[in-house]
Amino acid sequence: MASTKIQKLGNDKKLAEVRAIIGSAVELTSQKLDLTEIQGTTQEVSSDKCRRAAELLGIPVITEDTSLCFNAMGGLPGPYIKWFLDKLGHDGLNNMLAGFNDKSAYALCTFAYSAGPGTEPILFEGRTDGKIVPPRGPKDFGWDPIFQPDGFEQTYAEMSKTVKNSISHRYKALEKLKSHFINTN
Ligand SMILES: O=c1nc[nH]c2c1ncn2[C@H]1C[C@H](O)[C@@H](COP(=O)(O)OP(=O)(O)OP(=O)(O)O)O1
Ligand SMILES: [Mg+2]
Repeated sequence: MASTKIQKLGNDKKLAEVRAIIGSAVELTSQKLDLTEIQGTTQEVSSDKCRRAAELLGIPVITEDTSLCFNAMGGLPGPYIKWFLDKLGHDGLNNMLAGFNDKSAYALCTFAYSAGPGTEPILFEGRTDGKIVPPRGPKDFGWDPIFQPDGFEQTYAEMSKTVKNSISHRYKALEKLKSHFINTN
């Protein structure tokens, strides 16, 4: 895993977690690209974005997308969580589930890797199950205050970064991405 890959991450918090999880073994550079996102499943959105990023940049690319999926709503908001969070906030997201007994949800992180223009992206997914709760903890990263992973009494926002980064959707996806490169290089 010696070569430098361009990492398309416009979100500083996500990049900081990726760096904390993978350590110094790989040198990452990030590039913000404002690409139009298609509508579809998390997998379709991720593949399409990675393919177009590689075509635009002309080099190998890794992209990252995060979905938050409510089981009572068939997996929605899913890849559209960013817009729901922007418009509704933490309380609004809780209210979306007011009519349902099932508050369970899962965080899904998808890394897509394209070896370069014209190559089909490979997807690496990590999923952490939990439930949606009224906000608790620092409000500096997305929906962390309202997501309580299964087996924990704390929300992602309340737990230390070390604990979050050892159980998170992003950690699990990165483990798969890492083993891919270890096994192919
Ligand atoms: O671990 C996380 N814990 C809490 N919130 C999170 C996490 N990871 C992403 N998020 C938020 C950011 C955005 O509101 C939405 C995902 O959208 P997503 O497209 O992946 O992120 P983004 O647009 O901010 O960054 P980018 O420029 O890389 O596309 O969930
Ligand atoms: Mg985005």
